[in-house]
Amino acid sequence: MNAIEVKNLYKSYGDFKLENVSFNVEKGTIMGLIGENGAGKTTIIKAILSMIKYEGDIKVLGGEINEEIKQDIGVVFDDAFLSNYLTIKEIGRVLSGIYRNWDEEYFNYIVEKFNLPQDKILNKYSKGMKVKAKIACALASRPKLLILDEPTSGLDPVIRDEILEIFYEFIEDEEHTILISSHITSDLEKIADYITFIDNGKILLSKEKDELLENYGILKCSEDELKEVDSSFVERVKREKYSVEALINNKDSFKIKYPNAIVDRVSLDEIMVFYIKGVVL
Ligand SMILES: Nc1ncnc2c1ncn2[C@@H]1O[C@H](COP(=O)(O)OP(=O)(O)OP(=O)(O)O)[C@@H](O)[C@H]1O
Repeated sequence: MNAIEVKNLYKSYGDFKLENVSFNVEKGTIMGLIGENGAGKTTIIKAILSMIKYEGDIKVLGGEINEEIKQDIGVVFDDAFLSNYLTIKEIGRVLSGIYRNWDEEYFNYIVEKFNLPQDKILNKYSKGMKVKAKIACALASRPKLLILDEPTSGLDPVIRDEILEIFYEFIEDEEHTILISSHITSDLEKIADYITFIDNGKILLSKEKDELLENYGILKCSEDELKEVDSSFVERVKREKYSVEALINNKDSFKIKYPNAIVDRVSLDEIMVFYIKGVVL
C-alpha cells in the first residue's frame, strides 16, 4: 500500500513549472526527495499537504487530504510555526489541545533524548535545538506519516545523526512512513529506502536507493574507449580536458561484457551531478 501517491502533478510559478510529476511512497518506507536549490522539492511537499493549488491527483494515506487525514501527518518545515516566546513544555501543552493523538510521554522522551533545555524559551534555542523541537512536536502527535522539508540543512553532523536516529526509531514500526527532502545526500544515503530525484520541476528518477547505488557506477576512460562501449549502458557523460567519465547502469553486466574496464562506486551526490551537468551519449 502507498502512503502517498502523486500522479501528473502540475504547478507553475512564472517560468518555473512542475510537470508530469508522478511518484509513490510505499507505506513503511523512507523516501528521500533530492534536487538542487529551486528544483521544486518544497512545491511538491506543499502540493501533497494541499497548502497550494495544483493540477493532478494526489492521495495521502489512502484518500484526498482532509482534516481527518491531517491528524495523521506530522510536518516539519523550515519556516517557524512554533511560538518563540514559549518553552518547549508550554508548546507541548498547546499542541496537546490540538492533536487528537498527542502523546505526552513520548514527547517528554524525545525532549530528553534530544537534550532540549526545558526552562529556556525557543527564542534562546540554537538552530539545531529549534529543529529538534519541531521534530519532537511532530512525532509526539503520533503521526502515521512524517513529512520533512530540509530538516537537517545547516546542522552539524552530531545533531544530524541524533535526528536520523530518532527517524530510525519512528520507522521501525512498519506502519510509519517518512517523506524527507534534502540536499544533504549523505543523510539520505544513510536512511532513505527510495530516492526521487527532481531537477527543474521534472522527475529524473524515482528508485530504490540500494538499486541506484549498486547498479550505477562511474567508468573513467578515454574518448576512444567510450566509443567502444554499448551506449545502452551509458546514462550520462561528463567530459574534462583530458578525461571522460560516464555514469554506467547495470554495473555487473557491464563488467562481464568489459572485464578490463574499471568502474568505481558512485554516491547519490555524484549521480545528481551527472544528471545535471552530464550529457546523454
Ligand atoms: N509562492 C511562490 N511564488 C512564486 N514562485 C515560487 C513560489 N514558491 C516557489 N516558487 C518558485 O518555484 C521554484 C521551486 O521552488 P521550491 O521552493 O519548490 O524549490 P526547492 O527544490 O524546495 O528549493 P530549495 O532546495 O532551495 O528549498 C523556484 O524557482 C521558486 O522561486
